[in-house]
Amino acid sequence: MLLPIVTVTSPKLHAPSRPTVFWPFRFTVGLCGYILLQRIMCLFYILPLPKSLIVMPHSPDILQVLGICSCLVLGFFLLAPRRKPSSRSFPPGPPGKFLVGNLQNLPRGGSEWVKHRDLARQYNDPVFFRVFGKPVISINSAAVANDLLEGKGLLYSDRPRLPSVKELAGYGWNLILKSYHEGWAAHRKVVAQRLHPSIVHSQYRPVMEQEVLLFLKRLQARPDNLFKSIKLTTGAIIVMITYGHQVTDEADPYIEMMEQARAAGEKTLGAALVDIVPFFQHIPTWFPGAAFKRHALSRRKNAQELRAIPYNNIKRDLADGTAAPSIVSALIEDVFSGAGELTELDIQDLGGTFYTTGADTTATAVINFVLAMMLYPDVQRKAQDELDAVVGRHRLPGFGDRENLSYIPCVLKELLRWRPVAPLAAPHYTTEDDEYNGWHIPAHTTVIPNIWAILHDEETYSDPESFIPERFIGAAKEADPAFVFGFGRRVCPGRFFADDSLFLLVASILHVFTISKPRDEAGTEFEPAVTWSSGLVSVPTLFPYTLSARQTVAPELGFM
Ligand code: HEM
Repeated sequence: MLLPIVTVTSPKLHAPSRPTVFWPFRFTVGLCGYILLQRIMCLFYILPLPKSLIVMPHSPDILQVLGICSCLVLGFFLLAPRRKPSSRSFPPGPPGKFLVGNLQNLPRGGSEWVKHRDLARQYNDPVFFRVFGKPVISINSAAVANDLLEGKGLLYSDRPRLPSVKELAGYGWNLILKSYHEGWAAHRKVVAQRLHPSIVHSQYRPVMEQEVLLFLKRLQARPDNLFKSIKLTTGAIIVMITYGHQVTDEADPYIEMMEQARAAGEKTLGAALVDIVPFFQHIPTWFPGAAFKRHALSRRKNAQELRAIPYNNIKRDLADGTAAPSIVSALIEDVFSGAGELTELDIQDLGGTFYTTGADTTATAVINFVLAMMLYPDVQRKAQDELDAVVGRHRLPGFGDRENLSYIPCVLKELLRWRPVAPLAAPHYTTEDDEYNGWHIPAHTTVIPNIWAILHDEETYSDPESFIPERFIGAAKEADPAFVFGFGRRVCPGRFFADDSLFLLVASILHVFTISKPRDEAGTEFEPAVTWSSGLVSVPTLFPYTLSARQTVAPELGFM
């Protein structure tokens, strides 16, 4: 029998410092108060008995109107969340409008990370917004991120409710979206264990090596299919380690389901109006302006299938004795042997988490790498020279070479800094009131960490828009871009895995191919215009490129 999930959490994390009462409920209590009052007054013949409980009286009665209004207002304010009286003010931010607050000021519509940074320059860091009464802050500097997201990680590491992707689209099972009270700690523990560096090195590196070899072969045959090959490779690696399923081509159903899940996260998390005012999720789908709800609901089938189908396949293969080793098969076996504390549903959720968070991020980083090499040919040449010197021309680079390379690791750091894959991370959420630098930050504040702004701060990184791996070498070297993987208790558990697969892909591409700018019909090189999408993972628009095998490439490399 599968055991129920055990959630390891601190009571401090769960208990909000002040009760929050849903506003329609507060109005309803006010209304009930009025009806009660009216009934009591009727007993004393003060007011005539109305025809129905809440219908206004037939003749305008100023007492009735005043009574109902004051009871509604009383109900609303008496049950409003009470905050610790604070002599201090909120952090600075743009002035809000009546009722909607800063709805118009909250960056939207592309390059939100630049707009947040500009607001921080104008006001200060953090920037405070209030949208329909809900507090939101953005953090745009390493200093504030260190103080709040790292230093007070316990308080700043929950997730907001995010009804657009969780309640409506049905992805609430994904670890990256889970709130503390949704079993986050137990799932996080399993994910961190399965992505521990020792497991990555011993169990997943062979899978990476095998898939990268297939990638090079595919690229040799179809150099025009670079981007699809990259996505296929990162997808195949994660599918193999999660489910033990060998992906062979782009039409593989596992890859198709993954692609649909990616599309669900293509809007900036927390920016949808329904994420700020969750009540909007209840509007009927036929209502004008409910397109967001219809769109989100259309994703539910995929959210359900991408956990259930691979899971059921593995259960079937385990029963037949044909299951390949994988994270999910190991978790199922643990449970059946009585060693695990997870339910079948937990295992489905965990499989879906690896599957959806592991591939897209790494693929996007490799596509950004292609662009960087095209725009900075000197960097590419220097990296290739280093590989030639350390690896030689008669074999492919491997993990064993890494300790002898000094420039390539800097190329990887600069790649993640230059175009952070998740520029606004995933939104964090405060569990308690906090005071910072004399400002009051309320409990239940949505926190937007601006990774891009931190990694493009001129005070830390000289000429931040340029791709300069040398900034990480020598006596005056600049800070490592560690925040690219997020903050505090939510820091990316897949960072060791990502680091390894990125290294192997980047080193292999550099060793075998040269990337250069595309040519127009007249044969002249040109620089393609590229923009990056919003969303949890910021993906570049696909761009033309030239990919040529290095003239010195040796046939002994083994994939020709
Ligand atoms: C270049 C590659 C990657 C980058 C830049 C990246 C970045 C991030 C960021 C910024 C977050 C949010 C952290 C926060 O909220 O503070 C995150 C969360 C997460 N990442 Fe990654 N990631 C990468 C690859 C991976 C891989 C390969 C996996 C799995 C195999 C993975 C699994 C996760 C999971 C499960 C979470 C949610 C953690 C939680 O909410 O507790 N990531 N990642």
